[in-house]
Amino acid sequence: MGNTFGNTLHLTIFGESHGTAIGCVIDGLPAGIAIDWDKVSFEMRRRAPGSSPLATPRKEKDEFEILSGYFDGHTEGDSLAMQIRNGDQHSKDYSRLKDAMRPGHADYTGHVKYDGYNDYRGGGHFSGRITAPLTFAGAIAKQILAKEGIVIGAHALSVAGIMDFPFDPLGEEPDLFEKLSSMRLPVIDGEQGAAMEEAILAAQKEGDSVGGQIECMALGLPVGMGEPFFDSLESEMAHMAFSIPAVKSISFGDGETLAGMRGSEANDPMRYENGKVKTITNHNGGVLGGISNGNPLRFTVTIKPTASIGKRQETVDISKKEDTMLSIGGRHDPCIVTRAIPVVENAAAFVLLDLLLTGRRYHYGR
Ligand SMILES: Cc1cc2nc3c(=O)[nH]c(=O)nc-3n(C[C@H](O)[C@H](O)[C@H](O)COP(=O)(O)O)c2cc1C
Ligand SMILES: C=C(O[C@@H]1CC(C(=O)O)=C[C@@H](OP(=O)(O)O)[C@H]1O)C(=O)O
Repeated sequence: MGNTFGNTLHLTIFGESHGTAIGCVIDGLPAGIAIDWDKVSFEMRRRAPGSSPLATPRKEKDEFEILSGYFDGHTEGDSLAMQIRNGDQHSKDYSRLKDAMRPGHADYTGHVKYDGYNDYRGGGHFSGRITAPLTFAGAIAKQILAKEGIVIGAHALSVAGIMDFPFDPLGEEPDLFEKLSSMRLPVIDGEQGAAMEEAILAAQKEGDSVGGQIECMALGLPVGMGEPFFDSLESEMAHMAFSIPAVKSISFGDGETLAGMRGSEANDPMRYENGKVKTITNHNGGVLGGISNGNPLRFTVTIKPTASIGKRQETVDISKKEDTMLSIGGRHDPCIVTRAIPVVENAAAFVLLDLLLTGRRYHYGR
Protein backbone atom coordinates (compact mmCIF):
# COMPACT_ATOMS: atom_id res chain seq x y z
CA MET A 1 0.00 0.00 0.00
CA GLY A 2 1.08 3.60 -0.47
CA ASN A 3 0.74 4.96 3.03
CA THR A 4 3.52 7.57 2.96
CA PHE A 5 3.24 11.09 1.54
CA GLY A 6 5.69 13.98 1.20
CA ASN A 7 9.08 15.06 -0.16
CA THR A 8 10.83 16.57 2.87
CA LEU A 9 8.14 16.10 5.47
CA HIS A 10 7.04 12.47 5.38
CA LEU A 11 3.68 11.38 6.73
CA THR A 12 2.97 7.68 7.21
CA ILE A 13 -0.55 6.71 8.20
CA PHE A 14 -1.75 3.42 9.69
CA GLY A 15 -4.84 1.72 11.09
CA GLU A 16 -8.34 0.52 10.32
CA SER A 17 -11.68 1.94 11.39
CA HIS A 18 -12.62 -1.06 13.55
CA GLY A 19 -9.10 -2.15 14.53
CA THR A 20 -7.33 -1.32 17.81
CA ALA A 21 -6.02 2.09 16.81
CA ILE A 22 -5.26 4.49 13.98
CA GLY A 23 -2.32 6.86 13.87
CA CYS A 24 0.64 8.32 12.05
CA VAL A 25 4.37 8.88 12.04
CA ILE A 26 5.71 12.25 10.83
CA ASP A 27 9.35 12.42 9.77
CA GLY A 28 11.16 15.62 8.88
CA LEU A 29 9.64 18.09 11.33
CA PRO A 30 12.39 20.53 12.29
CA ALA A 31 13.60 20.20 15.91
CA GLY A 32 12.72 22.82 18.51
CA ILE A 33 9.09 23.51 17.56
CA ALA A 34 6.69 24.05 20.47
CA ILE A 35 3.34 22.58 19.37
CA ASP A 36 0.12 24.07 20.69
CA TRP A 37 -1.74 20.80 21.40
CA ASP A 38 -5.01 22.64 22.13
CA LYS A 39 -5.00 23.92 18.57
CA VAL A 40 -4.40 20.39 17.28
CA SER A 41 -7.29 19.09 19.45
CA PHE A 42 -9.53 21.85 18.08
CA GLU A 43 -8.93 20.67 14.51
CA MET A 44 -9.50 17.05 15.58
CA ARG A 45 -12.85 17.94 17.16
CA ARG A 46 -13.96 19.75 13.99
CA ARG A 47 -13.52 16.47 12.07
CA ALA A 48 -14.53 13.96 14.75
CA PRO A 49 -17.70 11.89 14.23
CA GLY A 50 -20.70 12.00 16.55
CA SER A 51 -20.72 15.71 17.22
CA SER A 52 -23.54 16.98 14.97
CA PRO A 53 -26.95 15.84 13.66
CA LEU A 54 -25.46 16.30 10.18
CA ALA A 55 -22.84 13.60 10.81
CA THR A 56 -22.49 9.90 11.56
CA PRO A 57 -23.58 9.15 15.16
CA ARG A 58 -20.47 7.03 15.81
CA LYS A 59 -18.95 8.62 18.92
CA GLU A 60 -15.17 8.97 18.88
CA LYS A 61 -13.32 11.58 20.91
CA ASP A 62 -10.26 11.26 18.68
CA GLU A 63 -7.95 11.96 21.61
CA PHE A 64 -4.39 11.39 20.51
CA GLU A 65 -1.48 9.92 22.43
CA ILE A 66 2.00 11.13 21.50
CA LEU A 67 4.38 8.17 21.42
CA SER A 68 7.67 9.76 20.38
CA GLY A 69 9.41 12.80 18.95
CA TYR A 70 8.29 15.37 21.52
CA PHE A 71 10.32 16.12 24.64
CA ASP A 72 10.36 18.95 27.13
CA GLY A 73 7.86 21.04 25.21
CA HIS A 74 9.49 20.81 21.77
CA THR A 75 9.84 18.57 18.74
CA GLU A 76 13.05 16.58 18.95
CA GLY A 77 13.85 16.18 15.26
CA ASP A 78 13.05 12.48 15.71
CA SER A 79 9.92 10.87 14.20
CA LEU A 80 6.77 12.24 15.81
CA ALA A 81 4.50 9.23 16.35
CA MET A 82 0.87 9.36 17.48
CA GLN A 83 -2.00 6.94 17.99
CA ILE A 84 -5.75 7.27 18.54
CA ARG A 85 -7.53 4.27 20.06
CA ASN A 86 -10.81 3.32 18.36
CA GLY A 87 -13.59 3.20 20.92
CA ASP A 88 -17.06 2.91 19.40
CA GLN A 89 -16.99 0.20 16.75
CA HIS A 90 -20.27 -1.57 15.90
CA SER A 91 -18.71 -4.30 13.80
CA LYS A 92 -21.90 -6.36 13.56
CA ASP A 93 -23.25 -3.63 11.22
CA TYR A 94 -20.80 -5.06 8.70
CA SER A 95 -21.57 -8.80 8.94
CA ARG A 96 -23.64 -8.82 5.71
CA LEU A 97 -21.21 -6.41 4.01
CA LYS A 98 -18.47 -9.03 4.18
CA ASP A 99 -20.22 -10.65 1.20
CA ALA A 100 -22.66 -8.02 -0.17
CA MET A 101 -20.48 -5.34 -1.74
CA ARG A 102 -21.58 -1.75 -1.14
CA PRO A 103 -21.98 0.11 -4.45
CA GLY A 104 -19.82 3.25 -4.34
CA HIS A 105 -17.58 2.05 -1.49
CA ALA A 106 -14.21 0.29 -1.65
CA ASP A 107 -15.54 -3.15 -0.59
CA TYR A 108 -15.19 -4.84 -3.99
CA THR A 109 -11.91 -3.26 -5.16
CA GLY A 110 -10.35 -3.83 -1.71
CA HIS A 111 -11.52 -7.44 -1.60
CA VAL A 112 -10.12 -8.29 -5.04
CA LYS A 113 -6.84 -6.42 -4.58
CA TYR A 114 -6.06 -7.89 -1.16
CA ASP A 115 -7.48 -11.32 -1.88
CA GLY A 116 -10.15 -11.02 0.83
CA TYR A 117 -7.56 -10.45 3.60
CA ASN A 118 -8.50 -6.78 4.10
CA ASP A 119 -10.47 -5.78 7.21
CA TYR A 120 -13.90 -4.97 5.73
CA ARG A 121 -15.39 -3.80 9.08
CA GLY A 122 -16.22 -0.10 8.88
CA GLY A 123 -14.45 0.12 5.53
CA GLY A 124 -11.17 -0.89 7.25
CA HIS A 125 -8.23 1.13 5.97
CA PHE A 126 -10.47 2.73 3.30
CA SER A 127 -12.62 4.44 5.94
CA GLY A 128 -12.98 8.20 6.18
CA ARG A 129 -11.80 7.59 9.75
CA ILE A 130 -8.23 7.40 8.44
CA THR A 131 -8.48 11.16 7.84
CA ALA A 132 -8.15 11.66 11.64
CA PRO A 133 -4.35 11.15 11.63
CA LEU A 134 -4.14 13.18 8.42
CA THR A 135 -5.94 16.03 10.17
CA PHE A 136 -3.56 15.68 13.14
CA ALA A 137 -0.47 15.99 10.92
CA GLY A 138 -2.01 18.88 9.01
CA ALA A 139 -2.95 20.71 12.20
CA ILE A 140 0.72 20.71 13.24
CA ALA A 141 1.70 21.98 9.79
CA LYS A 142 -1.03 24.63 9.97
CA GLN A 143 0.38 26.23 13.11
CA ILE A 144 3.95 26.20 11.76
CA LEU A 145 2.69 27.90 8.58
CA ALA A 146 0.78 30.49 10.63
CA LYS A 147 4.12 31.57 12.14
CA GLU A 148 5.31 32.15 8.56
CA GLY A 149 2.23 34.29 7.85
CA ILE A 150 0.39 31.58 5.88
CA VAL A 151 -3.25 30.98 6.84
CA ILE A 152 -5.75 28.53 5.36
CA GLY A 153 -9.54 28.40 5.33
CA ALA A 154 -12.32 26.43 3.65
CA HIS A 155 -16.10 26.34 3.31
CA ALA A 156 -18.89 24.38 1.66
CA LEU A 157 -19.10 25.99 -1.78
CA SER A 158 -22.09 23.77 -2.49
CA VAL A 159 -24.14 20.98 -0.96
CA ALA A 160 -26.82 19.12 -2.98
CA GLY A 161 -26.55 21.80 -5.67
CA ILE A 162 -27.21 24.66 -3.21
CA MET A 163 -24.46 27.26 -3.61
CA ASP A 164 -22.64 29.39 -1.04
CA PHE A 165 -20.92 32.68 -2.02
CA PRO A 166 -17.45 31.84 -3.36
CA PHE A 167 -14.32 33.26 -1.71
CA ASP A 168 -13.06 36.55 -3.15
CA PRO A 169 -10.35 35.20 -5.51
CA LEU A 170 -8.03 38.04 -4.49
CA GLY A 171 -8.20 37.02 -0.83
CA GLU A 172 -10.36 37.08 2.29
CA GLU A 173 -9.71 38.36 5.79
CA PRO A 174 -8.22 35.65 8.08
CA ASP A 175 -11.10 36.52 10.49
CA LEU A 176 -13.53 34.89 8.04
CA PHE A 177 -11.50 31.66 8.14
CA GLU A 178 -11.65 31.69 11.92
CA LYS A 179 -15.40 32.23 11.91
CA LEU A 180 -15.89 29.40 9.38
CA SER A 181 -13.80 27.02 11.48
CA SER A 182 -16.25 27.30 14.38
CA MET A 183 -19.35 26.43 12.27
CA ARG A 184 -20.82 22.89 12.00
CA LEU A 185 -21.49 23.63 8.32
CA PRO A 186 -19.00 26.34 7.36
CA VAL A 187 -20.64 28.74 4.88
CA ILE A 188 -20.41 32.46 4.13
CA ASP A 189 -24.14 32.81 3.34
CA GLY A 190 -26.13 31.67 6.40
CA GLU A 191 -29.42 31.34 4.49
CA GLN A 192 -27.89 29.02 1.94
CA GLY A 193 -26.28 27.13 4.82
CA ALA A 194 -29.70 26.55 6.39
CA ALA A 195 -31.02 25.30 3.01
CA MET A 196 -28.03 22.94 2.74
CA GLU A 197 -28.70 21.53 6.21
CA GLU A 198 -32.34 20.93 5.25
CA ALA A 199 -31.27 19.14 2.06
CA ILE A 200 -28.88 16.90 4.02
CA LEU A 201 -31.52 15.92 6.57
CA ALA A 202 -34.18 15.40 3.88
CA ALA A 203 -31.91 13.04 1.94
CA GLN A 204 -31.10 11.15 5.15
CA LYS A 205 -34.81 10.75 5.91
CA GLU A 206 -35.26 9.16 2.50
CA GLY A 207 -32.40 6.71 3.17
CA ASP A 208 -30.20 8.65 0.77
CA SER A 209 -27.18 10.98 0.81
CA VAL A 210 -25.87 14.13 -0.88
CA GLY A 211 -22.49 15.48 -2.03
CA GLY A 212 -21.01 18.88 -2.68
CA GLN A 213 -17.91 21.00 -3.17
CA ILE A 214 -15.33 22.42 -0.78
CA GLU A 215 -13.48 25.61 -1.65
CA CYS A 216 -10.13 26.08 0.08
CA MET A 217 -7.88 29.14 0.16
CA ALA A 218 -4.35 29.78 1.49
CA LEU A 219 -3.17 33.34 2.08
CA GLY A 220 0.37 34.64 2.50
CA LEU A 221 2.22 32.16 0.27
CA PRO A 222 5.55 33.47 -0.99
CA VAL A 223 6.25 33.37 -4.73
CA GLY A 224 8.11 30.17 -5.63
CA MET A 225 6.46 27.22 -3.85
CA GLY A 226 6.25 24.03 -5.93
CA GLU A 227 8.86 21.78 -7.59
CA PRO A 228 8.05 21.35 -11.29
CA PHE A 229 7.84 19.12 -13.23
CA PHE A 230 6.21 16.34 -11.18
CA ASP A 231 6.15 17.90 -7.74
CA SER A 232 4.46 21.11 -8.80
CA LEU A 233 2.16 22.83 -6.31
CA GLU A 234 -0.89 21.64 -8.27
CA SER A 235 0.46 18.08 -8.60
CA GLU A 236 1.18 17.75 -4.89
CA MET A 237 -2.14 19.26 -3.83
CA ALA A 238 -4.03 17.01 -6.27
CA HIS A 239 -2.10 13.95 -5.01
CA MET A 240 -3.15 14.80 -1.47
CA ALA A 241 -6.75 15.69 -2.38
CA PHE A 242 -7.32 12.38 -4.15
CA SER A 243 -5.98 10.52 -1.11
CA ILE A 244 -8.97 11.80 0.85
CA PRO A 245 -11.83 9.26 0.54
CA ALA A 246 -14.84 10.47 -1.49
CA VAL A 247 -12.92 13.23 -3.35
CA LYS A 248 -13.67 12.94 -7.07
CA SER A 249 -12.19 16.13 -8.55
CA ILE A 250 -9.96 19.10 -7.81
CA SER A 251 -9.62 22.30 -9.79
CA PHE A 252 -7.52 25.43 -9.28
CA GLY A 253 -8.71 28.98 -9.71
CA ASP A 254 -11.60 29.18 -12.14
CA GLY A 255 -11.08 25.47 -12.96
CA GLU A 256 -13.49 24.05 -15.54
CA THR A 257 -14.88 27.54 -16.26
CA LEU A 258 -11.53 28.41 -17.91
CA ALA A 259 -12.49 26.09 -20.79
CA GLY A 260 -15.08 28.57 -22.02
CA MET A 261 -13.03 31.73 -21.50
CA ARG A 262 -10.81 33.67 -23.88
CA GLY A 263 -7.15 34.36 -23.07
CA SER A 264 -8.06 37.99 -22.57
CA GLU A 265 -10.52 36.92 -19.85
CA ALA A 266 -8.49 34.14 -18.24
CA ASN A 267 -5.12 35.91 -17.94
CA ASP A 268 -4.40 37.74 -14.72
CA PRO A 269 -3.01 41.15 -15.80
CA MET A 270 0.06 42.23 -13.82
CA ARG A 271 1.28 45.51 -12.40
CA TYR A 272 3.58 46.96 -9.72
CA GLU A 273 2.03 48.08 -6.44
CA ASN A 274 4.45 49.66 -3.95
CA GLY A 275 7.33 47.95 -5.76
CA LYS A 276 5.69 44.51 -5.62
CA VAL A 277 4.32 42.55 -8.60
CA LYS A 278 0.55 42.14 -8.20
CA THR A 279 -2.18 40.82 -10.45
CA ILE A 280 -5.54 42.51 -10.95
CA THR A 281 -7.48 39.22 -11.04
CA ASN A 282 -6.78 35.64 -9.85
CA HIS A 283 -8.38 33.31 -12.39
CA ASN A 284 -5.36 30.97 -12.11
CA GLY A 285 -5.86 30.35 -8.40
CA GLY A 286 -2.40 31.53 -7.32
CA VAL A 287 -0.39 29.00 -9.34
CA LEU A 288 1.50 29.45 -12.62
CA GLY A 289 3.89 26.86 -14.02
CA GLY A 290 3.13 24.75 -10.94
CA ILE A 291 4.69 27.49 -8.75
CA SER A 292 2.89 29.85 -6.34
CA ASN A 293 2.73 33.36 -7.80
CA GLY A 294 2.07 35.33 -4.62
CA ASN A 295 -1.72 35.41 -5.06
CA PRO A 296 -4.01 33.51 -2.72
CA LEU A 297 -4.02 29.79 -3.56
CA ARG A 298 -7.59 28.81 -4.39
CA PHE A 299 -8.83 25.33 -5.21
CA THR A 300 -12.13 23.43 -5.14
CA VAL A 301 -12.68 19.73 -4.51
CA THR A 302 -15.79 17.70 -5.31
CA ILE A 303 -17.06 15.31 -2.65
CA LYS A 304 -19.36 12.57 -3.89
CA PRO A 305 -22.59 11.63 -2.07
CA THR A 306 -21.93 9.12 0.72
CA ALA A 307 -21.92 5.59 -0.67
CA SER A 308 -23.57 3.81 2.30
CA ILE A 309 -27.31 4.50 2.01
CA GLY A 310 -30.51 2.90 3.25
CA LYS A 311 -32.24 2.89 -0.16
CA ARG A 312 -32.34 -0.55 -1.75
CA GLN A 313 -29.71 -1.00 -4.45
CA GLU A 314 -28.58 -3.76 -6.76
CA THR A 315 -25.27 -5.37 -5.94
CA VAL A 316 -23.42 -8.68 -5.86
CA ASP A 317 -22.88 -11.33 -3.16
CA ILE A 318 -19.31 -12.48 -3.68
CA SER A 319 -19.56 -15.64 -1.56
CA LYS A 320 -22.67 -16.92 -3.40
CA LYS A 321 -21.49 -15.40 -6.69
CA GLU A 322 -24.98 -14.06 -7.41
CA ASP A 323 -26.83 -10.77 -7.75
CA THR A 324 -28.60 -9.47 -4.66
CA MET A 325 -30.38 -6.41 -3.26
CA LEU A 326 -28.86 -4.38 -0.43
CA SER A 327 -30.19 -1.78 2.00
CA ILE A 328 -27.40 -0.48 4.26
CA GLY A 329 -28.05 0.21 7.94
CA GLY A 330 -25.57 1.29 10.59
CA ARG A 331 -24.15 4.75 11.15
CA HIS A 332 -23.14 6.92 8.22
CA ASP A 333 -22.58 10.55 7.29
CA PRO A 334 -25.57 11.69 5.20
CA CYS A 335 -23.17 14.21 3.63
CA ILE A 336 -19.38 14.01 3.86
CA VAL A 337 -18.74 17.68 3.01
CA THR A 338 -19.17 19.00 6.57
CA ARG A 339 -16.53 16.74 8.12
CA ALA A 340 -14.25 16.79 5.07
CA ILE A 341 -13.82 20.59 5.30
CA PRO A 342 -11.30 20.45 8.20
CA VAL A 343 -9.66 17.46 6.51
CA VAL A 344 -9.09 19.37 3.25
CA GLU A 345 -7.87 22.46 5.11
CA ASN A 346 -5.36 20.59 7.27
CA ALA A 347 -4.26 18.25 4.48
CA ALA A 348 -3.56 21.35 2.37
CA ALA A 349 -1.45 22.73 5.24
CA PHE A 350 0.65 19.55 5.23
CA VAL A 351 1.30 19.87 1.48
CA LEU A 352 2.23 23.55 1.79
CA LEU A 353 4.63 23.01 4.70
CA ASP A 354 6.26 20.14 2.83
CA LEU A 355 6.74 22.37 -0.23
CA LEU A 356 8.04 25.24 1.89
CA LEU A 357 10.63 23.00 3.58
CA THR A 358 11.53 21.36 0.26
CA GLY A 359 12.07 24.75 -1.38
CA ARG A 360 14.36 25.83 1.44
CA ARG A 361 16.29 22.59 1.25
CA TYR A 362 16.97 22.80 -2.47
CA HIS A 363 17.15 26.49 -3.13
CA TYR A 364 18.55 28.14 -0.01
CA GLY A 365 20.03 25.30 2.07
CA ARG A 366 19.16 24.84 5.73
C1 LIG B 1 -14.60 12.43 6.81
C2 LIG B 1 -15.17 11.34 5.96
C3 LIG B 1 -16.28 10.62 6.38
C4 LIG B 1 -16.84 9.62 5.60
N1 LIG B 1 -17.96 8.95 6.04
C5 LIG B 1 -18.50 7.97 5.30
C6 LIG B 1 -19.63 7.25 5.77
O1 LIG B 1 -20.14 7.51 6.86
N2 LIG B 1 -20.13 6.27 4.98
C7 LIG B 1 -19.60 5.97 3.74
O2 LIG B 1 -20.09 5.10 3.06
N3 LIG B 1 -18.54 6.65 3.27
C8 LIG B 1 -17.96 7.64 4.02
N4 LIG B 1 -16.85 8.29 3.56
C9 LIG B 1 -16.35 8.01 2.21
C10 LIG B 1 -15.77 6.61 2.02
O3 LIG B 1 -14.75 6.37 2.96
C11 LIG B 1 -15.27 6.48 0.58
O4 LIG B 1 -16.28 6.80 -0.32
C12 LIG B 1 -14.77 5.07 0.29
O5 LIG B 1 -13.60 4.81 1.04
C13 LIG B 1 -14.46 4.84 -1.18
O6 LIG B 1 -13.48 5.73 -1.62
P1 LIG B 1 -13.71 6.71 -2.86
O7 LIG B 1 -15.08 7.31 -2.65
O8 LIG B 1 -12.61 7.74 -2.72
O9 LIG B 1 -13.62 5.91 -4.09
C14 LIG B 1 -16.26 9.31 4.34
C15 LIG B 1 -15.14 10.03 3.91
C16 LIG B 1 -14.59 11.03 4.69
C17 LIG B 1 -13.41 11.81 4.18
C1 LIG C 1 -15.66 6.78 12.20
C2 LIG C 1 -15.62 7.74 11.31
O1 LIG C 1 -16.44 7.81 10.21
C3 LIG C 1 -16.86 6.62 9.60
C4 LIG C 1 -16.50 6.68 8.13
C5 LIG C 1 -17.12 5.59 7.36
C6 LIG C 1 -16.60 5.32 6.01
O2 LIG C 1 -17.07 4.35 5.37
O3 LIG C 1 -15.73 6.06 5.50
C7 LIG C 1 -18.22 4.88 7.85
C8 LIG C 1 -18.75 5.06 9.21
O4 LIG C 1 -18.12 4.08 10.05
P1 LIG C 1 -18.92 3.19 11.13
O5 LIG C 1 -19.86 2.33 10.37
O6 LIG C 1 -17.86 2.44 11.84
O7 LIG C 1 -19.62 4.15 12.04
C9 LIG C 1 -18.39 6.44 9.76
O8 LIG C 1 -18.78 6.56 11.08
C10 LIG C 1 -14.64 8.83 11.40
O9 LIG C 1 -14.58 9.62 10.44
O10 LIG C 1 -13.92 8.93 12.41
